[in-house]
Amino acid sequence: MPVQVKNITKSYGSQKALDGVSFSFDDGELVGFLGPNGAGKSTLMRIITGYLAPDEGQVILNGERVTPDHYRLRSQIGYLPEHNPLYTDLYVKEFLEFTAGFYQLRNKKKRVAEAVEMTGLGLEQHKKIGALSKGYRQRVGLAQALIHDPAVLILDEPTTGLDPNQLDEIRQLIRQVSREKTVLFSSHIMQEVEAICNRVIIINQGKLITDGPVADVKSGGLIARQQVLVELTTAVDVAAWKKLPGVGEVDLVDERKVLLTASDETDLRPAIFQFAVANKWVVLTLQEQQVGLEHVFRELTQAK
Ligand SMILES: Nc1ncnc2c1ncn2[C@@H]1O[C@H](COP(=O)(O)OP(=O)(O)OP(=O)(O)O)[C@@H](O)[C@H]1O
Repeated sequence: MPVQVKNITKSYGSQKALDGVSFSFDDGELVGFLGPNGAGKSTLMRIITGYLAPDEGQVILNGERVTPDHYRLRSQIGYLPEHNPLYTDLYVKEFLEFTAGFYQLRNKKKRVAEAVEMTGLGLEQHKKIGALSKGYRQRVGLAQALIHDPAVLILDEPTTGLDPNQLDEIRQLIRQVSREKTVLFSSHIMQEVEAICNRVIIINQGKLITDGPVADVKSGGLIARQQVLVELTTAVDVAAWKKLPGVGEVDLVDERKVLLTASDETDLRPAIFQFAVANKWVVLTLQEQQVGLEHVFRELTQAK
């Protein structure tokens, strides 16, 4: 189901949390919504789901405007909030039945069984939510977001705080769900978005910074800057490398390894090699690095 976010602005008192944010996403898209802490991700997600009204702008879902009291339209959206507020004293199945009742679903039992099946909660459904691990609680959160079979799923930082195994399971679950639904999921961890999504939207300080396929954002003009890993047989002299023309950033990886980022689009490798020879440093490795989304993210969101 297509979703259009049009020129959304929202302030809390004198603080502007969102400033004219616009983008849209279409049927079957799995979009990563990336931004540092406080960028405005949760605020925008609450507005998309209709929990919060914007000061300006509108969200259009399948041609209709989302408002807090448009319940029929809002029931097309499933939402997993950031601090997944589960009732820890309820049993998993009991909680899902309660959620299904909230949506006044006619085929309640069937939907609960399907949500349990879809999120792999079969063995846990008779346990109390309070007794579950964080990964399984997130599954319960996903199950409640899916219970009414919404067309659009909004997941606010669903992978935060999970251990590597749980992380992998939840990622797989999100990918699986996205085959049938439009999914927008937020994170402040770039690797998460890189691992799951094809498209990324980056916001910072309430403003949209970039929007596009992950591969394009990684190789876009702004960040088409080479990174070269240099390994020497002796300790790295950071101050010396900073003086090499064409070098922007110098990051010490360990005592003998340094990561150099070009300040423009030139190929640094010939100059690095000659510089090392001139300084009588023996080069063991000189390797061009794949620029990760993390580097792009830092570049785009750091204070200018
Ligand atoms: N209820 C509120 N009252 C006042 N300020 C708020 C409120 N909710 C959010 N803010 C402020 O609005 C800005 C955006 O917050 P928001 O929670 O939307 O960001 P976020 O990108 O989701 O951050 P995080 O990754 O830390 O969850 C922040 O500066 C935050 O302090």
